[in-house]
Amino acid sequence: MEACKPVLNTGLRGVTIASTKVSDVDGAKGKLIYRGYLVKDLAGKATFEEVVHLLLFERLPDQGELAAIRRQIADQRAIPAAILTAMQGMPKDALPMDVLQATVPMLANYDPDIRNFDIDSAGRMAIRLIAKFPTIVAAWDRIRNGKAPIDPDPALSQAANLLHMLSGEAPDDELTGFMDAALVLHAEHSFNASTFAAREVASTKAHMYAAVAAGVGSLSGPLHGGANTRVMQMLLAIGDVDKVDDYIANILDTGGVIMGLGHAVYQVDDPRAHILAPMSLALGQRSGDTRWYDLSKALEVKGKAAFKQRKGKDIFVNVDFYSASLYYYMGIAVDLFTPIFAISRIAGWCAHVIEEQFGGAEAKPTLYRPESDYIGDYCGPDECAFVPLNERKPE
Ligand SMILES: CC(=O)SCCNC(=O)CCNC(=O)[C@H](O)C(C)(C)COP(=O)(O)OP(=O)(O)OC[C@H]1O[C@@H](n2cnc3c(N)ncnc32)[C@H](O)[C@@H]1OP(=O)(O)O
Ligand SMILES: O=C([O-])CC(=O)C(=O)O
Repeated sequence: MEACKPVLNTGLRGVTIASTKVSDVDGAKGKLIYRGYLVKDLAGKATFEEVVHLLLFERLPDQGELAAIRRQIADQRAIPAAILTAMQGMPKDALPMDVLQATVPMLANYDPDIRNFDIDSAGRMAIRLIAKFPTIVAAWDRIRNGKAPIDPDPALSQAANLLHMLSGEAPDDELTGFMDAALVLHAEHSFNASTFAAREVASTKAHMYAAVAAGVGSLSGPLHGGANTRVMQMLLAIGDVDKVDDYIANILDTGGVIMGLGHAVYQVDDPRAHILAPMSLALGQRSGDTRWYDLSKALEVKGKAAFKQRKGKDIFVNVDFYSASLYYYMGIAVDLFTPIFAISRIAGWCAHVIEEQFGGAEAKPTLYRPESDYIGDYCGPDECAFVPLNERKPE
């Protein structure tokens, strides 16, 4: 082994690896921009379908274009009966993100554009995936609970239809508006882990579904999109504002992390958290029980203070912190929070796959291929001499 070789552990932090026109995250100022627009100006004002158009087709739609994309999405929501049958055969305790990921290559088998490699085909594949993700997630929730899946309703928006397929009830305007804003807020976030995973796969010229399946897998992790489910599990485990101090002390004493705090890019609060928090409070007030919002707020304030005291630096809330109680107040199962993130982020993944494969940003070498630094063994100054199996001695 080489003596005293420094171990590289950059994790690509602060390394700019490609140009993009899809979005910008200003970590110092706490700004998130989708194709030139601040996300705080989009959430609650533009619908998720408008944002899908913005991300995929590079501008906000006019009324005719919006009607067209809404119709295209609504027309593509149904999933093949064979996929529903396959889902019915899955273990009822399967993780919903695994079920979602497993259906992505199955859907590829039914996509008439799957063998085409051009920007128009990619756009159509994107619309089909965006349309079908809510149907899969809602169908799985119904199937695992022994209920029949609810057919998508083409008259409803993406947000309203999702809530309808989950609960079987028509959501009111407030619930639909909050879900719509949450979908807008989660749709895109530059080169986050799951988008990078999708772009890395796309850079090999693999198809849209292969790239998206990688994105789903990456998003499922507790340090990424999987954090929203863990935030709610944490709130449920704490249960009471009086227990917040003990919880924080125990987590920090044992080297754990407070889910929903911290971010690889933001050095201030995540701007999305400031839009999600009031929605959580409003639904708490509407339900007559603000406990989950109050608990979140106490955990945020006390968690930030305890972190500062121990580490001598600040920590901030991220998008997963208040989306948890918001979705809980909507009556959504805790382990569906991350699939709901995916139902939104699919828009960003697809926009990045299209950019990666068909340009729109500055040219870069085709596929991603970073270097690694070998710090494993050699046998003395040279490579190890191969020993045949029958001559190897037990260690
Ligand atoms: C959609 C999204 O993906 S948003 C992120 C969702 N993930 C979470 O909420 C999980 C909790 N948060 C975390 O694990 C981290 O903050 C991450 C992974 C998101 C970002 O981490 P990093 O940028 O790598 O932070 P970094 O490793 O530099 O952390 C610095 C220090 O703060 C600590 N720290 C970071 N986040 C937290 C946290 N939430 N709670 C307690 N300590 C934390 C680290 O343990 C580290 O301590 P050390 O210096 O003593 O080793
Ligand atoms: O950008 C990141 O690292 C994680 C994040 O907030 C997101 O994907 O929305």
